[in-house]
Amino acid sequence: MAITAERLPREFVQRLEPLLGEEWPEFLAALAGESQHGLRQNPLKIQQAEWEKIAPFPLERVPWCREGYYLQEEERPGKHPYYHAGLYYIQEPSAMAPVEALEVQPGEKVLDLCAAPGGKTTQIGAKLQGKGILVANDNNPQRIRPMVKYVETFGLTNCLIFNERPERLARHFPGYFDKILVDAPCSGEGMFRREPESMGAYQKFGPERCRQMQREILRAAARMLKPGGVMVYSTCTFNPYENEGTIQEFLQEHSEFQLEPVPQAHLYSPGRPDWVVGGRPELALACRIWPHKNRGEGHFLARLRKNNNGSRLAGAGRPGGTDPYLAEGAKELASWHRFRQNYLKTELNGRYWLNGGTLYLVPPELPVLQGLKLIRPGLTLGNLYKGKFYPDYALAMALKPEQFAQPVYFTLDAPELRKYLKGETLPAGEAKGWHLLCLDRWPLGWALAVDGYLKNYYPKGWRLQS
Ligand SMILES: C[S@@+](CC[C@H](N)C(=O)[O-])C[C@H]1O[C@@H](n2cnc3c(N)ncnc32)[C@H](O)[C@@H]1O
Repeated sequence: MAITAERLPREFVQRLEPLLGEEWPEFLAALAGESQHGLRQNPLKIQQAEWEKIAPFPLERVPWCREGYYLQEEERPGKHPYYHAGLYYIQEPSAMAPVEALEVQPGEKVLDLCAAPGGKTTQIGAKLQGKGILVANDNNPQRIRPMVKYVETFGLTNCLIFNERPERLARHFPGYFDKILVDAPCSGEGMFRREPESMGAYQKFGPERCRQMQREILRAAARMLKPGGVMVYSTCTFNPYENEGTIQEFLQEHSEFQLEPVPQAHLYSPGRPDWVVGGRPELALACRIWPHKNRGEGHFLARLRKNNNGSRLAGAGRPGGTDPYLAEGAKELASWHRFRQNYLKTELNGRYWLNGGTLYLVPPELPVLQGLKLIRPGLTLGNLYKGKFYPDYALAMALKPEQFAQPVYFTLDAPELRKYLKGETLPAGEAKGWHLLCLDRWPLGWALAVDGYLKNYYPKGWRLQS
């Protein structure tokens, strides 16, 4: 049902109509129109030129994100096998802007502080190209579950996932990160067109409560950024109180930070210093995405740099704790090493961490961490059980077929492909041992040949239903 002025929350109309003035009818008309849909292609899996040749949907590029495309509303990208192969992430086009503004470079240490369900995490991970460290955190455990899956499907090997309060993370990571994204919880006014039901929650969690959360999250983020580092703050709300207002307050409290121009600012509208009391002129360096001016839902982004003068806080970059890593020759690793020798045709770089029977490969540069709620300390290799090693879905998605001894290739039209994605057993003939099942040259998951059958190890929660 189209959004009309009558359906909008009263306080929202009362605040925004006078601010927008003569633009208000245009804004309302845009809200009554169709919301924008999109996907972001995964450069870790496929080059863009090839993607554009094989893409099963008509695609039109998003101007502010190289890998971003608009999609028609009627498309069902979540059901396509390419989605299962991690070739793209389904993302609203405006939501692609904040990571572009962060200008992530391979090898950097990056924190995505409010990360679930992981859209921007996959975007940052793709930009890191497997080099450096990506720490993704969210304080909501339910929202973290899909994030783990997206991180794994995208093939990210250097991503750690925490379920922590930002102030607790800050105690362990003072001055550690080159870049930080704060995609803050907000009143979500920018999503009214796309998710009209969110107008209900708007009444419950008003701007005041959101502002308080934003303040606390930004304070913690400021402590974790290196001198000279860059932080991007973003929301999906129009409310100046949570946008320019939050940034104004942050700058008053943190004289070591300055606003910087947002890259590609010409594509967006400027921030509005005149919409907050005593607003500093440089708030105009922040950017707004308006649905009546851009093809995207409402968004706000600001890019901040911490100056170089401040000394690092004590202990920066070296969070403490006892070393939990296993030595290469540890007896617990015997079944993993057998698997590796039998099947893997590539070297994996990192340190081993065994936790509750699950074996992880942790990025080599990661400091020792203890006392934090760590959901995924790196790449999940698999499970050790009764002297055997069972490879994890994450490992499958991080490999290329030629890096595994027994790949099985399906084409897009092969009936076995859908059977595998539905979790069905397939005939194996004489084959034995672990197989990496792939769609063309993109892994999908594992199967184990037992007594003439391929036992299906495609994760239960992600199987095709029909
Ligand atoms: C706008 S959403 C993030 C969307 C995500 N960045 C993405 O691109 O998929 C804001 C997130 O902040 C989380 N959040 C709320 N309060 C938080 C806090 N104090 N610390 C960390 N995360 C928080 C929420 O659980 C929610 O997942």
